[in-house]
Amino acid sequence: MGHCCSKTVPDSVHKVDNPVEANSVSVSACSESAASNNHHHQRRRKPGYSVSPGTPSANGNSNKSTPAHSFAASPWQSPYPAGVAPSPSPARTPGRKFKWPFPPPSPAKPIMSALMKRQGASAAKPKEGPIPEHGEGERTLDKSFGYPKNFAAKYELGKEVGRGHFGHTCWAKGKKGELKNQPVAVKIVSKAKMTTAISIEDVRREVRILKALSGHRNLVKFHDAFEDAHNVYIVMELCEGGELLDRILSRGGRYTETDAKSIVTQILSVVAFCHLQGVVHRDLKPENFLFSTRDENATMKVIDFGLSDFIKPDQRLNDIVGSAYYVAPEVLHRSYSVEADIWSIGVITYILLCGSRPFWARTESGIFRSVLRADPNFDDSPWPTVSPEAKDFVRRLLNKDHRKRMTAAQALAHPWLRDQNCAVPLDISIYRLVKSYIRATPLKRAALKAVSKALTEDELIYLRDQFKLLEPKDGLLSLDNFRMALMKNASEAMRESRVPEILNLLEPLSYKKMDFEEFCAAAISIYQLEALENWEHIASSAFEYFEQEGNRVTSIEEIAKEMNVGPTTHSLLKDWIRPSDGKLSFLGFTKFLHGVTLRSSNTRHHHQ
Ligand SMILES: Nc1ncnc2c1ncn2[C@@H]1O[C@H](COP(=O)(O)OP(=O)(O)OP(=O)(O)O)[C@@H](O)[C@H]1O
Ligand SMILES: [Ca+2]
Ligand SMILES: [Ca+2]
Repeated sequence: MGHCCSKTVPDSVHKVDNPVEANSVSVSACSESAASNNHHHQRRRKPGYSVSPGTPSANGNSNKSTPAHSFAASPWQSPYPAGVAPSPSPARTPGRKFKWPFPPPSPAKPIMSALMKRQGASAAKPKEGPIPEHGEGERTLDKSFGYPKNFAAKYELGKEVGRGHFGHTCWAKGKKGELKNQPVAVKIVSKAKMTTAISIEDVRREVRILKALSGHRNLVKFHDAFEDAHNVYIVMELCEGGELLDRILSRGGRYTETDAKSIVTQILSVVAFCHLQGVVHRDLKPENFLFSTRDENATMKVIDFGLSDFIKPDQRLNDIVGSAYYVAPEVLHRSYSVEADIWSIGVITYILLCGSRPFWARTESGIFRSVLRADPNFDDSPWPTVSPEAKDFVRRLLNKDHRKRMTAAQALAHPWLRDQNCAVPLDISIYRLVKSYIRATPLKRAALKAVSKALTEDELIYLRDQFKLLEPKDGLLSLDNFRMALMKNASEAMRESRVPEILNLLEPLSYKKMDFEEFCAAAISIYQLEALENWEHIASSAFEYFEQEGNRVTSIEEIAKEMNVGPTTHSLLKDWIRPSDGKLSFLGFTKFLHGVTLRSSNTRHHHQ
């Protein structure tokens, strides 16, 4: 990110788009870029942020003749220009033609500057000069990737099957070897568009990630990468069934619940896999899921790792990438991790179920504002006819607090998807939670144990699955179980994402073993539980258990120390302790469980 798209958006986009749209791509991308130049970037990205709120439409009719606001209620209702029927032909850049029209003005700047103002301190970043974007040094850029050069000898190129910002994808056929006469897809990325060292590194990473993750049934299979003087060629499995977006559109904008479940299960299965490997996709949207064949029940595959990155379990990323409709609030706040993908899946699921976007506005800044502040509508048709499980599912993905969102593995265990019989994969978040549990104080652990005893069957199902995946010996887990489970699931990607480093942090486990009861206490997230409708009930029965076993006389000083807060907060902790017996009160118990990351809001509330 941070590049000015006006210079880097492929000419092809300008060619296929109407001038209004092409312009909006460059203008809003530049505003974003202007904003991000003021920031210290962990790493600068290629112009991956799909700046128009959807994929820029290739629909030449889309600008003035079809005002965007006509889609305000449901942008899906009338996605086609008058008289045009959806065509599933993948030979003609599937999807592009029928994307709903959307000509936004140049809206990114206001929201970006507002965001920066709000972030105050982070706006006053070290004065790192912008990395030269163009021209300078380009002659000295090393554009060799070390890939083989004999693409033409091995594959015969055919017609174009798709096109994006960064390249176009063609049908091809193997000339020799295993793929002889087999159809494949080749994403061709032009070297002329790689104008910075970062953009070169981005292509390298895309190939590395695709290669490292290849093997999951819902992920496009990587075959080969080549280069020549002009292009990089990424050879992969050909998906002939078109984009998910087109299927949604051809069904009139939405799916039945049963069909949506199958789609969402496939998405979650591959995303859980990516997250476990330490890869965040960052561009999940219906355009980036392809069906392997035209068949109604064809397997769906995620493509386009162009914005993906490796991420360590405790790492936060800060570059704003993605597509406006699907971008998570914390991405706009520039501090995010894999939960951002889960948000995007929430948006996709919402669309599948009702045919409208949950966060919609006519401008990009409007979309951002909506993402940050608006609650999605679950009242209008067809929501009253949608099952309560489905609604609960979507709500738990679209929680604005990323800590409260379900993980991909949890989502697969959610009641809405339980009849899909999809094996729930190992959840990397368990490692993080267990890590903090074994480092927690005895009082905190007692409180968590009390909560784990109050869990409902729904939560236990997921925990039992995870416990089983760790393959306990005689009902007990040791450090070895955590190590083995990770190794068993590791792909090449894990080496780079350094996910296994988290095992070092589990070291204290080498001195003890965990039974299922303790595992439950260790693997629950209070933030997530707080988001449940029945949290109050869980909390009050948990407090009963805590009273029976864990509650003990304590002092304000001790609690302050436990919570890692200074003496200034002592007066605020007063109500946490019962005057009658000097033990934690119910209020104290719930606050103590929550922790003090939200010190001011907690205490203010408590003061009133
Ligand atoms: N394996 C494949 N089989 C068939 N078609 C494909 C395949 N990979 C990509 N395509 C088509 O090419 C299009 C562009 O591919 P991709 O999304 O990877 O490119 P991009 O330049 O990174 O796009 P974006 O602008 O979305 O970032 C896809 O939307 C799809 O229609
Ligand atoms: Ca794409
Ligand atoms: Ca891409």
